[in-house]
Amino acid sequence: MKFAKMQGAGNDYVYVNGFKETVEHPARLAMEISDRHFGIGSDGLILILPSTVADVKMRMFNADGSEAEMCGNGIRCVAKFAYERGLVASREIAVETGAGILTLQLFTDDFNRVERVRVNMGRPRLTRGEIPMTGNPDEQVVGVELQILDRTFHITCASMGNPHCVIFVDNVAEFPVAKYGPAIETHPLFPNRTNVEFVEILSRHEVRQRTWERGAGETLACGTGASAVTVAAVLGGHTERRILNHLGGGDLEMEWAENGEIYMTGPAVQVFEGDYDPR
Ligand SMILES: N[C@H](CCC[C@H](N)C(=O)O)C(=O)O
Repeated sequence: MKFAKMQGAGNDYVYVNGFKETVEHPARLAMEISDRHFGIGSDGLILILPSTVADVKMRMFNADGSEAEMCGNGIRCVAKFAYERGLVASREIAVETGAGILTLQLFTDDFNRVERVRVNMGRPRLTRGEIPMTGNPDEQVVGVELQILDRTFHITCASMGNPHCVIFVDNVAEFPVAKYGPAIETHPLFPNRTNVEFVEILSRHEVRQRTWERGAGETLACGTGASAVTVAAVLGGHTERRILNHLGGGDLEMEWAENGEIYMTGPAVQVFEGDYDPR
């Protein structure tokens, strides 16, 4: 099976061209190839597939084999993959995802290679866990107090098609993400589990984020997470609507525009291509 290894701000996935390859058991393959010793090594698997409603369709599987509705760093690399392999011809494309059809703008270098991508991530779904609040998209998110292990956390839940809960902390570099992340990921409030973002406010225009991802553990970056962080930071009065988010593997430019849509701009990099023999 041919694959491309790509990363967006250090969030790395194995990408397979579903126009040419058939993957019978993607969940099992995701677990196999994500292993950083016995496999290729990645945060998961992303399939680029034909679509009847958009230019291409994306399916994303975490390292534990669970399928997610959307992947922000992944969709930027899907755009690069599709453009550079001629699956799409335009620098403005639409991608079918589990979170809906999203539109992307591709920015290329002098050799027509995609370097950065701007994604309209859509509108946040403001919820408490998986329980939609009133369904009123303009409803202010009231943070939820959760007792986790030995601490009480004030969390803000904002879904981007996939579930996120955002927690503001004083010193994110020192925060014990591996202790509290899994306990929140599997909290009963989240029947489908959740991604967890720990965020330090650096100024009204900058934040620093670490992420415990559902199905993958701590990753170097999370694009849907950065979108949820932008919503929580604005609603909490911590930042302006345009912020620079510093993540472990790189920076993402975020904006929760006045029209309610969230825009994320960031890098898309191909690391290598290869052949893999599924077990
Ligand atoms: N672990 C996530 C999917 C990957 C999201 C992340 N890598 C991103 O860039 O948005 C979930 O289960 O919802």
